[in-house]
Amino acid sequence: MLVLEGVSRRFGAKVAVDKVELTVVPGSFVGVIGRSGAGKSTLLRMINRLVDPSDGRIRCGDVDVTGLRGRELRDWRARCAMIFQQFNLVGRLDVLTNVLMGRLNAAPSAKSLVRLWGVEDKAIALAALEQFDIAGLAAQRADSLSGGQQQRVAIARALAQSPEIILADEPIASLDPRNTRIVMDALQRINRTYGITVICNLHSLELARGYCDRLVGMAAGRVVFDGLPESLTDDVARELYGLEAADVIGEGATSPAAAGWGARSPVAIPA
Ligand SMILES: Nc1ncnc2c1ncn2[C@@H]1O[C@H](COP(=O)(O)OP(=O)(O)OP(=O)(O)O)[C@@H](O)[C@H]1O
Repeated sequence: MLVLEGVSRRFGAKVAVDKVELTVVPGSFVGVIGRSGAGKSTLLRMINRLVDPSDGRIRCGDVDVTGLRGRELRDWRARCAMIFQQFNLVGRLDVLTNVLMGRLNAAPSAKSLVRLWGVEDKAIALAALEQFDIAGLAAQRADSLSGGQQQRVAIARALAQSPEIILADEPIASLDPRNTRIVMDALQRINRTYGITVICNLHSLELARGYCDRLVGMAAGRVVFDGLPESLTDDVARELYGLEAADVIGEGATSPAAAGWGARSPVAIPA
């Protein structure tokens, strides 16, 4: 269980995240939503400790994530893989090597430095690529791929890491609608097949409602909604997004409930 207790982050006078309390059940698919600047990225980055909290505590099981240093911090980062909007692949390296980067923490450092990857590591990396129908691209340079393909490589790299949690920070923000579906389907498959917890920042409410089993709405650094997708009414969304509401509600879009997506496991809604 991942637990955030009174977690805040300030940048100078700016409070980006303000006393967030959050408990994430293993295996859930949590969508973090809210308008631009609400604090979503900062929240995810604190979980992975790319950003340190100014106050509060992050725990996972009996590990105090907030206090980790050195090797223990690297181990934690291996347990919670991060996926970024801009993919963060090494463009001049081939796809397979990029995915093998996900195995760095598992490989002895001398071997990984000279890229003497073991047969088992390669098998894991190839299997991860196969999961997303891109094993045929293994030998291509990462920067020769389309955005959708690159994001699938990034997800394969995360999967090769054998994480417990995947933190996806606006993973589809730079993708077209077709690739958006492919990437969201990939995250959903990982979640359902391996029980890996996914915490995903999303701008589109339609996607958040469609794919997530719990939504956490942020405004001005605070959690202002926490519950099942179906309990986030358009009225609540309008409050959450203000002037951006019309852009994110996705009027006319297929109802996720009608399409049979989302809402797999009930999540307690804190008061
Ligand atoms: N490194 C930083 N230095 C100063 N201010 C920052 C920094 N990172 C974030 N902020 C500020 O903190 C607030 C929250 O930013 P954050 O990126 O977490 O929001 P967000 O909800 O992810 O927004 P977006 O959807 O636009 O990415 C914003 O006002 C932002 O300008």
